[in-house]
Amino acid sequence: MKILTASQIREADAYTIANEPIPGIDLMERASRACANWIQTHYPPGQPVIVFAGKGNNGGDGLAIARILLEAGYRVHVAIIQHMEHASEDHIMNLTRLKALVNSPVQVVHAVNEMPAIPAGAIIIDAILGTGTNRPVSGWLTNVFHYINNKAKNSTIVSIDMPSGLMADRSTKNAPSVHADFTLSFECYKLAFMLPENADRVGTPVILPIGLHKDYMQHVSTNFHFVDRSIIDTLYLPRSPFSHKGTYGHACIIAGSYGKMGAAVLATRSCLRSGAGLVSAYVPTCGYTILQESIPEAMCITDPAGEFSGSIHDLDQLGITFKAIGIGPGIGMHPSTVKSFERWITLQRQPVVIDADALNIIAGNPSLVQFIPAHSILTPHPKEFERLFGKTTDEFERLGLLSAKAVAWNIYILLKGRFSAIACPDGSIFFNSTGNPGMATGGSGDVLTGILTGLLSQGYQPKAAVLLGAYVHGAAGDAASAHYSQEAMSAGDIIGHLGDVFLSIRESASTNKL
Ligand SMILES: NC(=O)C1=CN([C@@H]2O[C@H](COP(=O)(O)OP(=O)(O)OC[C@H]3O[C@@H](n4cnc5c(N)ncnc54)[C@H](O)[C@@H]3O)[C@@H](O)[C@H]2O)[C@@H](O)CC1
Ligand SMILES: Nc1ncnc2c1ncn2[C@@H]1O[C@H](COP(=O)(O)OP(=O)(O)O)[C@@H](O)[C@H]1O
Ligand SMILES: [K+]
Repeated sequence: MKILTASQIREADAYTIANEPIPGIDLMERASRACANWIQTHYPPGQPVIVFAGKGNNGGDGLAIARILLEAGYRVHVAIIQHMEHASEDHIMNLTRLKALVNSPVQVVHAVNEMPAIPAGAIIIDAILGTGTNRPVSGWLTNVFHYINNKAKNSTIVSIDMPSGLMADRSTKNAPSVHADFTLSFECYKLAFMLPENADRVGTPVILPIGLHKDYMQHVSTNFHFVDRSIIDTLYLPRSPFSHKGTYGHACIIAGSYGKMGAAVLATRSCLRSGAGLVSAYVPTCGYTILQESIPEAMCITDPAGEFSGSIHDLDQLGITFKAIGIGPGIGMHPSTVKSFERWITLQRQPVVIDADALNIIAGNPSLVQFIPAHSILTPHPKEFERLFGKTTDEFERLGLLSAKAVAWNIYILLKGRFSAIACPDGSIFFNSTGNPGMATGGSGDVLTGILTGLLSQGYQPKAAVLLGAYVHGAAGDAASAHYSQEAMSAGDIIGHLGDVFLSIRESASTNKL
């Protein structure tokens, strides 16, 4: 699914109005009915509803929602927030329609002391500002937001399209906004929803299709995408009936050190469970028994260094052709490991997966960057990202930096998080849609390294591997949390549920082909 900017959404509205064709007021009615339906599905008519409406089209939505809910038997109070002098045409039209209803109470609020009381258990509809927000909110509107956020303790805030005050494409980190429980947004996710800095403002985003014109949506060009199932199903490569283990490549996981052999076990096991033909774990000698006993399906190559890996650079001397290599989980920062990695990276000619301590080694010696093979995949978490690329003032700036580095180095960078951001060498960024807070537990990232290496090994191109790998990793985490709970699940449980996810992708990919 494409993620559009506020101005592209305005264009999409205008294109739909002109080419469907449909009058703007009817498109607004469609959007408002979608919101009202959602509210009616989730909350019974007994609950009081308070609608805060601005003077633009977002407010127009609010007024239409108020009318639809009133007609459906809800008790609705409407407060129009006088944040500007002139109302939009469709706002005025909807105000007229609302006032035509018997007993429809409409209050105009000019100052915060005129705000209506919010009864406990109310459904608060926030339709003050939407995608038309073009500057950070200041002045008395700040107090209005403060009032709503404070009074809403025992109530539910449902924001329409955007939490009021939030801008779709720019940071509003330091500006006031409504803090929604749910944001009912039209047609597509907004960039602001993807960023952790807005997590407690957006609440749970719900995307409601409102039938914006297909031609516009298909042809509009954007650098931002939300990875949903429709993208994933096109990436999946079914295995050929005549294939053999040689078809799916020999993968190598370079991981582990004394006290961190779990990282090697998790990455190796997830690599095996992601379809590699053969998997070798390259570990220090202290990990030999652990590896062989815990994963009999994997081969084990030991580095003579003992508790750490000091001879990684000699890997090529073994005479094995690895189709894919994943390096980093738990390798530690022992000076001889650092030295050995620094030599190893200069010898690589095909894309590799680089994670964890391997990223920290690069951060400590930025001149290594030039040796990272084109189209390699780097998987930093936010701290590792900061060590590699430095601090940024907000997360929009961080996204810009992420994309610039992926382009400059001709690599894929997966910045981990709720919606992991995958920056591609062509400047595009894909946000992964799967995963849950149960995955915020040690070892989850090691599992991802194994999955990515396994996919590369069996012939997925790096872009397909990173998009599919991130999706599968999160979806297996979701399946694990459904089974064990977010609290009780561990990283190993993600691996345990990879099978369910591959089965389901395989099924929907083959159904789509019928
Ligand atoms: N036909 C359409 O264009 C549709 C529009 N829709 C709704 O229309 C919304 C966009 O409407 P508008 O473009 O009228 O914009 P908004 O309703 O978001 O904002 C209205 C006006 O508020 C003012 N404003 C901006 N930032 C402000 C600030 N910080 N403090 C105070 N005032 C500020 C601006 O003059 C802006 O035009 C969408 O979010 C969506 O809810 C939907 O009904 C779908 C159809
Ligand atoms: N709240 C969350 N929602 C979705 N995914 C998450 C969440 N927290 C963590 N994850 C995922 O779990 C993984 C954690 O990786 P990382 O921080 O490297 O863990 P570790 O170093 O312990 O292996 C990442 O892929 C991340 O996207
Ligand atoms: K809003």
